[in-house]
Amino acid sequence: MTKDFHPIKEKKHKSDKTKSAWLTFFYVGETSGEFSEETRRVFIINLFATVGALFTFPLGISSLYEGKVALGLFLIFIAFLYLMNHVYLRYTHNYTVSGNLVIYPLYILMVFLIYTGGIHGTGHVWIYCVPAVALFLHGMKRGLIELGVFTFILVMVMFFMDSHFDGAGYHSTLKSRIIFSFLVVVFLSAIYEYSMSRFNRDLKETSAKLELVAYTDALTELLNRRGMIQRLEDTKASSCHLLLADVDFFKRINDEYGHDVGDYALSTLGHLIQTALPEDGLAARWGGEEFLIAVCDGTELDAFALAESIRQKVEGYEFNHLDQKFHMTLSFGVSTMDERTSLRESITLADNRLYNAKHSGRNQTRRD
Ligand SMILES: Nc1nc2c(ncn2[C@@H]2O[C@H](COP(=O)(O)OP(=O)(O)OP(=O)(O)O)[C@@H](O)[C@H]2O)c(=O)[nH]1
Repeated sequence: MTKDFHPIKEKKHKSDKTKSAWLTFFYVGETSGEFSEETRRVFIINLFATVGALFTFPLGISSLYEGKVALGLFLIFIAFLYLMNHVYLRYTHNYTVSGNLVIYPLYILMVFLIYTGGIHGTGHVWIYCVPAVALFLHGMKRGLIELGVFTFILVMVMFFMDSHFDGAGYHSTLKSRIIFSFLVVVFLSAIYEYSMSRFNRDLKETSAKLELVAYTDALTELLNRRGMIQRLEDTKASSCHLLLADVDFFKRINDEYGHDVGDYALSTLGHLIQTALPEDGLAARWGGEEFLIAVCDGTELDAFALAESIRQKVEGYEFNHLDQKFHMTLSFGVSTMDERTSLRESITLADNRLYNAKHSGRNQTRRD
């Protein structure tokens, strides 16, 4: 049988591959995982450095042709520095140092261009790229302080030093217009940076809330099944004991007292379980009236003892809601997840043992 061939799928797969190759370059290897703050910073700093290198290198060569040796060598040096920055980021992911390696050479280059005029007195046209880079790399407070110092240096160089402006035949108003227009760009970039950082903060808060909702059971406030699976999959412990508990004859509670009392019983049960756990224990509502408890490391005997203590605690507890008083019992199946038994296998084992507990008369813990 021949393999199916879908030209559209094939094309999409190809474009995904190309996309991931160039993204890998800019993410400096960080293609997997989520789009974290670190990844975003590494990505953008790398883009800044790449754009910087792509502009400074040809401009450096052209400056050498124009006979501006110092400027040409300076630009080529910065292109080389930005290229090295990519290598540095790739191996360290230290975006703080890397960001400094982008912005400080940029400040120096701009002062140099303002002082010398660059090619044919056009050096000042480049200063407008500084505010966005400074504010992104160093944030509002530090970015604005640096830009204030930078503006002060520009004023000193333009108005109080023997810069190229004086001999270039420009109109006298040009210098003040450059400073004013630069301040306008600083102001606009600051507004943009402020709105972006607020947006990012709100987004982080919302996603933290959504994550909490996605991994929590609303009735008992314990983890839900998805939350428990994620925590167990992420655990660094070499072994975890799973205690699967099921309420005995819970249907009778609903039938006798009503669904609201049944809900109260489940949420109280969640609280009883949670307060009986050791510090690093986890509890989840696994299904309707089923709870899964996980305790990592420790011995199987400790896990069995914990199941028994919870079972006895629930057995001795008097549930009391809307003038209805009643007792409930739990049956437990206990298993261990370790390097020999996967999470899925150990849940099946705990489930089988819970089944054995139910069929041996309920209100008991089984580990076989
Ligand atoms: N009030 C309430 N009842 C629930 C909830 N989720 C599941 N149930 C009830 O839990 C009961 C489970 O019944 P069964 O699976 O027959 O088990 P059981 O009566 O506990 O009997 P055994 O497990 O065999 O001891 C059903 O009546 C479900 O409606 C819930 O969120 N609230």
